[in-house]
Amino acid sequence: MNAPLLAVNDIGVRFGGFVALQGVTTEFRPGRVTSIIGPNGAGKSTFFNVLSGVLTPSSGSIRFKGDDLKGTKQHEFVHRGIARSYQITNIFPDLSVHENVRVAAQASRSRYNIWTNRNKFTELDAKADAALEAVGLVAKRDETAKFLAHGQQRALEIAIALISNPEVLLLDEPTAGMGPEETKEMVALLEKLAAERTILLVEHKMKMILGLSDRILVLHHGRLIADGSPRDIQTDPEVRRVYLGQNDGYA
Ligand SMILES: Nc1ncnc2c1ncn2[C@@H]1O[C@H](COP(=O)(O)OP(=O)(O)OP(=O)(O)O)[C@@H](O)[C@H]1O
Repeated sequence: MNAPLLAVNDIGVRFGGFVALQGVTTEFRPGRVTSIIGPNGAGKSTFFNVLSGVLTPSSGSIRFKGDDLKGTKQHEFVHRGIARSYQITNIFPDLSVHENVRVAAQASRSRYNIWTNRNKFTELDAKADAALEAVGLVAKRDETAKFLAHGQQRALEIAIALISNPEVLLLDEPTAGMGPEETKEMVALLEKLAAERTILLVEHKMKMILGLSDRILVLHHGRLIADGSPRDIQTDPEVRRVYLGQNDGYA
């Protein structure tokens, strides 16, 4: 069995007196699609924020390849190989598709300055094109980002997250707002990306989750209530109880 890439132990997050996560212990091994599900307000985004360095947990530890990351800034998470996309489309609408990714490539260079020579710019262009290639957007390279279809904008966000060549890619509801056709295309993209990196997803679309995931974690009221294969999760009595009556196609 591979050693864990990312491991959290007894994570707790408080917002004032409110407990958003409590006693969450788990680990993520390389090369799998793991989905995090749970009813609204279960703590999924909070957990994602902890895993990607956006939020320092109130208690517990987080380790990447054995190194303690607690209190580490988010850009250091990216530098080490953990990148994420957000629930809300997060691109520059008036820049071209290529420019959006190129800006990210430029920002990820730790020693970028105005004297950077022409070769370096070519290198950034190539890096941006490789990321667009990975998400199937090369043909749209010169289009203004705001004119892309919604699904293509989400793919562009993933290209931006890929710029740092992350080992762990966290995607917060990558199919939010998509119809069946765009969802199918996103699933195909995620399957392709999963061949080369570890993917963690937060999603609400249950059928998609069950088909795509190797492993599913279930949060409820900030606690991890189940962790297993899609088959395990579907038959877990506690999970069924939590989802009972929810009109999300789970049952
Ligand atoms: N910055 C914050 N300050 C106070 N409470 C917060 C903050 N962020 C999240 N919460 C609360 O923590 C709980 C968990 O929120 P979180 O966004 O992690 O849930 P979620 O499972 O992602 O929900 P959804 O499926 O609706 O996106 C919610 O009750 C939310 O109101």
